[in-house]
Amino acid sequence: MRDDEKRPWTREEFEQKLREKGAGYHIHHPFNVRMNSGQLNPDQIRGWVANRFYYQISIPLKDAAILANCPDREVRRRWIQRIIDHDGRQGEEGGIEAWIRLGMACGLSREEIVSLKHVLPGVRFAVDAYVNFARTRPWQEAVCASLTELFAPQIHKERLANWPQHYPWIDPAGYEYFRKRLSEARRDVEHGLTITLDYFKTREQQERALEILQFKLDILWTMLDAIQLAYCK
Ligand SMILES: O=C(O)c1cc(C(=O)O)c2c(n1)C(=O)C(=O)c1cc(C(=O)O)[nH]c1-2
Repeated sequence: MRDDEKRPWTREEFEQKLREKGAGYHIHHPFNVRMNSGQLNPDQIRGWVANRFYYQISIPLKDAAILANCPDREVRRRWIQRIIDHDGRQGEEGGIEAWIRLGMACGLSREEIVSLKHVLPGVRFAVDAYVNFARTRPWQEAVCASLTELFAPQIHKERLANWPQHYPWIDPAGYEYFRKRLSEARRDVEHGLTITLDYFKTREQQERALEILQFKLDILWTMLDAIQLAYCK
């Protein structure tokens, strides 16, 4: 191998490599493409929302695992906001409640959503793999895995732009979750990106970071594979 092949990427090059991973984001999954172009029926939309709820309730467990593994007080002070964003607190509903309201706006009942009875085995396995990764790997690796959020604002934006016209039967009050995530994801990803660019220094480590991001992309992709198989006959 030539020497320059082993040279660490500069911060800018490394960030660019991470961003290029967006080509494999679930925004390009056939199920998401159908969902976003108005081709799904109400049962299919409800199936997606009910299954994604399992991801929503697992994100704070994942973030709590990062906190539990992180000895850096300054990082914890910022990271803890993610748990509050999803769990909410007195007077602020939080993302999990907003997701339940999205489900209700789509015609699911609260009981049906929180019972997890629609959650498919493939979705459960994929989401659990993310939580287990955060529990067992160094906290900086779990931070790196969260960087799919680099690509999330675009997917939320597309839903806000397209769903009201494609799915007039959904109560628009349900879209608050997507609106909230636009700003939260931008703030989160800035912090996660700084930690990742600081921690993965050698070329080998940087390549490992790309593999971690791919692992997370695969989790999101696999969830939609399972959902598509179950709801698109
Ligand atoms: O709707 C989506 O497509 C989507 C994707 C992702 C993501 O890329 O992981 C997240 C979210 N939404 C999201 O709402 C969210 O709160 C979130 C947290 C995280 C994370 O890894 O910590 N990803 C995502």
